[in-house]
Amino acid sequence: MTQIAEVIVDVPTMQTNRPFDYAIPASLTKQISPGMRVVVPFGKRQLQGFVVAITDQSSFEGTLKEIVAVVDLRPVLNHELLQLSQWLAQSTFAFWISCLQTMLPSVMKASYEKTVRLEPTADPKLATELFQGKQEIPFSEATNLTSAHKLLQLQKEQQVEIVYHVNNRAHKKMLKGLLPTKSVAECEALKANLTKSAKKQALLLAYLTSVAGQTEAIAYQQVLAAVAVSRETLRTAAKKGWFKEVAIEQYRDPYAGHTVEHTRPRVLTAEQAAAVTQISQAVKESQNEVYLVEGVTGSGKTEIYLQVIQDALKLGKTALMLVPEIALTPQMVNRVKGRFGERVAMLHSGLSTGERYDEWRRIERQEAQVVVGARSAVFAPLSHLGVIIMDEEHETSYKQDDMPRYNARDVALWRAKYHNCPVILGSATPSLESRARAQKGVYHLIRLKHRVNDRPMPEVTVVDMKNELKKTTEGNFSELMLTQIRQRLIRHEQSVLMLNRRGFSSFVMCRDCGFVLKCPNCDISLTLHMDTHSMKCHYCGHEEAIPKVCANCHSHKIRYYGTGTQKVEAELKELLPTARILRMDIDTTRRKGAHEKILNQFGQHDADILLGTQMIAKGLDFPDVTLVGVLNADTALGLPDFRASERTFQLLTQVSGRAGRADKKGEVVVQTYNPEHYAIQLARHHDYEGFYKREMTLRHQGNYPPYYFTILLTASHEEENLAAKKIFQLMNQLKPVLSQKAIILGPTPRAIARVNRRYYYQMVIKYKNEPNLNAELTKIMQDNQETKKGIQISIDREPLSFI
Ligand SMILES: Nc1ncnc2c1ncn2[C@@H]1O[C@H](COP(=O)(O)OP(=O)(O)OP(=O)(O)O)[C@@H](O)[C@H]1O
Ligand SMILES: [Zn+2]
Ligand SMILES: [Zn+2]
Repeated sequence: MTQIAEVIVDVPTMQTNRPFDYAIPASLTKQISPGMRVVVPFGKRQLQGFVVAITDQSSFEGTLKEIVAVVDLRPVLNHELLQLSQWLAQSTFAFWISCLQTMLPSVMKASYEKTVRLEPTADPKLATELFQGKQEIPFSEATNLTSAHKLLQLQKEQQVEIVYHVNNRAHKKMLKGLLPTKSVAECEALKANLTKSAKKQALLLAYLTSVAGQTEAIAYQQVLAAVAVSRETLRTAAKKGWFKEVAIEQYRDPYAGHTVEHTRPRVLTAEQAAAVTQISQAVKESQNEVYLVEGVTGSGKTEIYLQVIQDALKLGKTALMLVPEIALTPQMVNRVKGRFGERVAMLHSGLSTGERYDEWRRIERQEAQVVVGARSAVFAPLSHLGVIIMDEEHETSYKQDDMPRYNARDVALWRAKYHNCPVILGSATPSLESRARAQKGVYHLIRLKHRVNDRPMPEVTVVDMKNELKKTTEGNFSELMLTQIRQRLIRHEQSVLMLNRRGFSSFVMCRDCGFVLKCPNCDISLTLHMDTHSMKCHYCGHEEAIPKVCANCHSHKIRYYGTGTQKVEAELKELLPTARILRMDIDTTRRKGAHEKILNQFGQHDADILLGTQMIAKGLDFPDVTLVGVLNADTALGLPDFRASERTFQLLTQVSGRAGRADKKGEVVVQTYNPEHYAIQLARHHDYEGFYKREMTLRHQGNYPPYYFTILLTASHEEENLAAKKIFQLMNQLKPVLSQKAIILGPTPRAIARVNRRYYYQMVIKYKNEPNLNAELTKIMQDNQETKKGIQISIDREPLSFI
């Protein structure tokens, strides 16, 4: 009986969002299993696809096409991850293929090459003129020699065929090496036959004698380092059959050349010990429990994670630790590598695609048992999971903005259930959603109220910038802030200064007519970048020169507004000429390794001040930082987002937590125009619980999460009225299936209504229990498949941003 493979093909559209049946040719029967990638004919093309199941019957009526080739020798997705992909597609309204691809390193995505092939029936003249004697040439080469129109005509006449090839881009790095094949006696016999002048060969034979009998291949590099012979000598010797020349696969090690100091587990504080005991018990007994570890900054949460991981490893289990991308600092990496060394694999965007692929394979082959990584590492192919840890669980970067719009926290919970293992959600400022679940008893709440060794929390002073403005004309620094920084300079201590970039931009405005330069594609002002001396759109990437005259009134009184880190740095240099300043923002960290270099310099006291954006707020642990300054605490408070207060509170608490982590006392200065705002006042008192209660009351009054679930629907089109029409149509479609209790906000144009030449309209559904909603949304997805030109619909479950 023919075996049939159910295949999800590499076409992200609604029509193809289901398995297609293919016959497995007899030659491949034993080689194909679910989770493997295959090449299949699809329409006129060949595509890559994933086998999701194997059966022996098909509901398809015609003759099934056959699988062309198998890409993998072993499945790249195991049973768990295949199931997860299906759940992910359903719960996030995404295409199944997009989910499968998201779970794998990007190099494993297929790339397609288009070629032109000569048909046997073709005019012989064509063979010489266009194909120059070859049977098949790249499409681009063909179009260089003739027009695409002509090619299509030739195709119609069945003289040529246009073919798509599936390329595997994932390359392993191979090294040449030798495998010893001769015994000691054989080596000595060979040596005896050498002429006296063959000194190099004698050296090599001596070496081969020393490694005779070894069954592992030795890289040429290693041989050359050990004996004074040349590659030429090795090549000749290989030809003579003195050993076997082999290719050795080598992992690209992103941390090669870094020495990480080995660390030992610390003696735990009472609070830490209680947490580790409780969680490790759940690891041991394979209990699928969720622990919310709510610990003040510097309470030693990381040490708890490390010791639980260690307990899991002792039981032969593996561990997955997720951290936000920007917190994946070298400091964090070193802490985990320092404890578990080679057993750790890293997955984050700082790695090259090749390095990521190699780290992924180390995990898949069970050579690494601890994975540390950012959002997509939640799909790491670990088996025998003993614990999943999510540090800074409140972070918005755990939610992906593009399809599949998943939250890594939900995926972590799903996987933990599958593996019957506990989850640790850790934060000094948990999301309201998680904290509320702990309140209800769904999660276990573990609170760490004290810093390690009872170090005091830093003292926070709030400066009202409205008063400061009366004193000085311009500038970003209050008197208190400057005095405090000067004191640190005198005492040789360090300061961390943060400029909140959220809801904030530097733009160019005409002082005569108020004209602001906007992006031609998007409904947003362009941002000034001094490093490239240009104006850039942060949404579509449009870039143009800094204007010298106003495009509207031709005045020369063009001025820069807003504050960028570069401008603050310049100001600081003027105010404190002796201070050594390091700046950390998107511009200074673009190059690979730049992030690490800046932090190393700061750690070695090569600078007095670290000035940066939000990226300095998390995870840094430097003992000599005794001052944290926040230049603008409230720029995000004005955003039309019900989470604005929560974000502000979290950011202030996190950044304040960088001060006074070791023996020296820490202080924090927060500059704001809203000194009385509860988010700022409660952050000042390090009062998370107070904030939680206050904010929950407001969320209750406003019918917002966590009291309600939310869904964001967006429709976009190049023509504004079509986008608007669509969103109203969707509302009318949804209203009848919703109960009286559901609340619809909008439809409205999005806050930034036009991006990349498309207009966006949105609506938000708030609900508690709507049994028919999922089915209707799935239907909407099916009916409105995305096309490049037409209407695009997106459905975002529990969005973290509404603007
Ligand atoms: N039991 C311990 N004994 C001594 N020092 C400890 C202990 N546990 C942690 N530390 C140290 O205390 C400091 C703070 O710990 P850690 O960074 O783990 O805190 P955290 O809770 O993760 O903080 P944050 O949320 O601010 O990142 C670190 O320098 C860490 O090495
Ligand atoms: Zn733009
Ligand atoms: Zn003007």
